[in-house]
Amino acid sequence: MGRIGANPRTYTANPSDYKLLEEVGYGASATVYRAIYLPSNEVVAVKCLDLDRCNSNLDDIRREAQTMSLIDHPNVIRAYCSFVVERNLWVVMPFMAEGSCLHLMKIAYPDGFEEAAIGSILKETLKALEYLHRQGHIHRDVKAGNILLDTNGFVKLADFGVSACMFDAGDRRRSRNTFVGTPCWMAPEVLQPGGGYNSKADIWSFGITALELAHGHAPFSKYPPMKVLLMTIQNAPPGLDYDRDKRFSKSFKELVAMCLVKDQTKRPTADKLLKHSFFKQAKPPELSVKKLFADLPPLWNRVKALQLKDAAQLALKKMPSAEQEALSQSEYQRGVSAWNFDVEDLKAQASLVRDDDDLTEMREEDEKLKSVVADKDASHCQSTLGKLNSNTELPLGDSRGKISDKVQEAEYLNKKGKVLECDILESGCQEKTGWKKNGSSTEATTSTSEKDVVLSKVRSQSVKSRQALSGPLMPGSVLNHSLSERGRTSERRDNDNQPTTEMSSQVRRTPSFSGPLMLPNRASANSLSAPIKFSGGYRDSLDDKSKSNLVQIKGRFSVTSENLDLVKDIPLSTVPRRSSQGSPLRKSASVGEWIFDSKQVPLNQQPKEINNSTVPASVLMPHLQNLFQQTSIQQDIIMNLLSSLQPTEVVDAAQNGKLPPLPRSPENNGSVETAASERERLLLIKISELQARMNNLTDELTAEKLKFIQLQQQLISVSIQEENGDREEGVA
Ligand SMILES: Nc1ncnc2c1ncn2[C@@H]1O[C@H](COP(=O)(O)OP(=O)(O)OP(=O)(O)O)[C@@H](O)[C@H]1O
Repeated sequence: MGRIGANPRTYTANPSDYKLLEEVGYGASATVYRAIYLPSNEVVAVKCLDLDRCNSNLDDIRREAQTMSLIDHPNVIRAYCSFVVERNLWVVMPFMAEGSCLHLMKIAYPDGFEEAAIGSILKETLKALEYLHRQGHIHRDVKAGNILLDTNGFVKLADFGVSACMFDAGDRRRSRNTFVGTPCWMAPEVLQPGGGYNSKADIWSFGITALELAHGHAPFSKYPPMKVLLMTIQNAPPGLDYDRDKRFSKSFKELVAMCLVKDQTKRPTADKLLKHSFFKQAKPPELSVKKLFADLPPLWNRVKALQLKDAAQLALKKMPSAEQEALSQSEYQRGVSAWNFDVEDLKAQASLVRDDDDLTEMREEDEKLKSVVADKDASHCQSTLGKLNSNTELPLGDSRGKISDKVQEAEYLNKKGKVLECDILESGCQEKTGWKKNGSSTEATTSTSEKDVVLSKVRSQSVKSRQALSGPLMPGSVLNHSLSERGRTSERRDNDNQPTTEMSSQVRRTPSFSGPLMLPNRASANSLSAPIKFSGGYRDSLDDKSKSNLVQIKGRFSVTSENLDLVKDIPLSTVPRRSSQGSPLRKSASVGEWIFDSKQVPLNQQPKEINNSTVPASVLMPHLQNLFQQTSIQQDIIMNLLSSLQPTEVVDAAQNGKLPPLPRSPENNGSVETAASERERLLLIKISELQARMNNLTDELTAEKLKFIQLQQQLISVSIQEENGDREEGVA
């Protein structure tokens, strides 16, 4: 690949010319190091992309390199050169000493920046976007994590990891089912295949980034990705709130609202946005941005603190029972990762979608963690570390460690409960002396060497030995580093006696376990409960058909005119529909399983008196109510499952014996779709029967209620009469 661009200073494509120092960032597919370019003694950043983990093939990478080679703008980070080292692509860039806006917020501004700083950062970012769009590129991953700052407060947009020329496919999909991007920041049109998208998708992401800088996190960032996708498509666009965001000006609110318009044609271009009044008052970054990190410790210490915090969060999730779920969740909440996700993953994930109640639980869990962490004092932390060092040596530090994938690592971590506990404690120490900028406390805790050892052991993973990549990424720059070359590199490092001696030949993986979203096999990809047919979202050709019939979006499910035809004779309007939030049901992690609220009485446990017609209404009523509720719940389940089924799945399920055989009428001639519709029709008839039963029960219930009221009235009048009688006797 070699040299990129027309940088006057030349950089060799030889890894031994670079001395990797501290880790300063990590993302879905890369770890970034501060490094010294030895021939000129210059500080640079080296981004080590793990080719195994990044979804890209060599063509994508070649395209990325070509894209980068065309970049020449002060607000866009450029790559000096790039080359392949083992299973990694090294990209040499200018070192941005203050890291990303995301890191800065996470460590010191959890509630976001002040408006003046936001204005400067956004303006510089917008200049970068305007340039890229003018060149025919879509960035596709605009977010605070990709806005880098240097010591002067200068702003550069980074990461072309998923960028590509807009004149190619014009479509984010790599294959029919696979998308690339970061859900929180993704525009609705990107999530809805078919329509295509253009540079306006970056304007949406820019609007989300504005909210991220204002609040410290992107909207919906606490939700699991499936929910984010649906919320982006179905909900009104997020924005700055009149009440909650009083601290922000009207023009800022207006700018955000202009970017976050669902109709991409109504979004302004970057060029037009730059002329917005909000940017007229923006100060130069050296005035408004530089002061943000005036008192903060060096970037690498901040990054280390964040990693410890992540490790503690993962530990809390008690792997491996929910190991990958926790990992994904943690990854997601940090908002660092670019996501490579596909429909099958999403289907699996759909079975894990939590409702708001569950999110509250999650938040409570987080709170619990904080209090656990806060309760541990520094000395306890230290002593545990000591214990750990003597008792629980991990075999992970070796570059040829045996643990070779993240799941194994997770399991391993779980077995070594002490290690995890220690991570929590460490995090506690760290949190106690964090750098949250509240005016006074900006003191940094320097990580102890023990911490370094623990952290690196927890994270360390050997990169599989492999053949060199299959050829040059750019003409004339073939780099096939032989073992002897690598040996020289590590030898040199050993001699340097640096704390990061492993780094060159072995690119460490971070504890983030980021990367493609792979969820546990708790739900099969063919899950009946997977909401495949949501409005927009991922549809294949079969779904496109139903899209044209879309009539109504109901929660996770869409109602199409086809459905309506089937049910037009059934008075569904009388069926009480329940929102998932109001429902006493919770969707369990496993497919199609629903958990009833513990307060519910199962039907088969109803008391015998229920069949006795002489039972008083007061006894009968709760049971009838219960019955009523459960019947409507069952209706809901059936309707939801019906809505989420794809015709092919119904057929498959029927053939596998999971459902009764599908009836095949002469007209449908065995056609899959008609058979499925027939099956739906039968199920709907069942529903109407259930509904009729329910109506009868409701009538009975009402009659019983009336009787009960009459009896009560009689009772009252009798007792009044008795009282009157007593009084008269007394008088006499
Ligand atoms: N040139 C640089 N100087 C200093 N820090 C950097 C530099 N480039 C990247 N970083 C840091 O490393 C982090 C990860 O880098 P980057 O976003 O390029 O990786 P990635 O794997 O493509 O991430 P993702 O795809 O999750 O956005 C950034 O968020 C930033 O904090």
